[in-house]
Amino acid sequence: MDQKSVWIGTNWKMNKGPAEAIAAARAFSNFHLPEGVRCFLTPPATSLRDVCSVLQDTPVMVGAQNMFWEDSGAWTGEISAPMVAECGASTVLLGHSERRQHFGETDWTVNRKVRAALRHGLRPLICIGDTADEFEFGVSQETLARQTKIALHGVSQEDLGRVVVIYEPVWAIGSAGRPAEAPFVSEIHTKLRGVVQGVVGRNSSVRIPLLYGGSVSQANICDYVALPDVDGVLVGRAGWDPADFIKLVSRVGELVSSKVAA
Ligand SMILES: O=C(COP(=O)(O)O)[C@@H](O)CO
Repeated sequence: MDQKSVWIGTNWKMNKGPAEAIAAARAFSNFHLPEGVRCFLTPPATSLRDVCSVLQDTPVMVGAQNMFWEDSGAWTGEISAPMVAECGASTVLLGHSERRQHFGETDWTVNRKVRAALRHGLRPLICIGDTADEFEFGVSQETLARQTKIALHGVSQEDLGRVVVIYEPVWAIGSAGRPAEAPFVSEIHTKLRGVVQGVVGRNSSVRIPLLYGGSVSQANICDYVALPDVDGVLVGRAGWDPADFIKLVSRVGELVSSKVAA
C-alpha cells in the first residue's frame, strides 16, 4: 500500500439473481466509503443493470465478470463491451482463473477482451494467477509475467492508465484453497511491479494498481493491504454478505487513515 488509493472489490461469481443482488446493492447505497478507498462489485450479468441503477449515485463501481471482444454478432450466449457499458457498468473482470480453467479463456482471448473493454471506456480488471503445479515447480513468476505481458500487449500508454492487474493464485481460491502467505505475495508483487513497469516504460508516470485475491478474509485482509506493492484486494466468499463486505471495506479504510496519520 502506498499513499495512493487502496482498492477493494468483491466478485459475486455465480451468486445473487436480480432480487438478491438488488437487496445486497441497497446495503451499499448509503454506505460512506472511507477516504482513499476505491470499491467495486462484480455481479452476475443478469443482475448487472439492476445493481448499476441502485448504485449509480454512489462511488461504488460496478463491473461485469466477463465479456466478449466483438461488439455484436452471431456469438450466442456472449455479452459485449457496449452491452456492459449500456447497463451502466464502468469496469469488467477479465481472465479470472475460473474462466481460464473451465471456459477456455487464454492469454490471447484476454488480450482481445482487454482492448475491447478499453475501446468502450470500461476499466479492465485483469486477473492473472499461477496454478498449484506452476507454484510447486517454481515457475510462478514466469507464468505471471507471460499472462501480464500478453494481456497488456498493444495497449496504448493512455489506456494503460485505466488498467488494474489482480494476482490471484489458483491454489489460493475457493474453499479448497489456502491463502497465500503475505511474504510470498510481497515477493510476487514486487516482481510484478517490475513487469508492469517494463510494459508501461521505465520513465512513465503510469502506475498500474496491483491487487491480490484468493481466500482474503477478515483475519488476513490487513496483512495483504499493508504490503508495499499491494494496492488492494479482490474478495470472494468473505465479501458475499454485504455486512461482511462493509466490515472489510471499513478495515481497509482504518488502515489507510492510520497510514495517512503516521
Ligand atoms: O476467485 C476469487 C477468490 O475467491 P475466494 O472465495 O476469496 O477464495 C476472486 O475472484 C475474488 O472473488
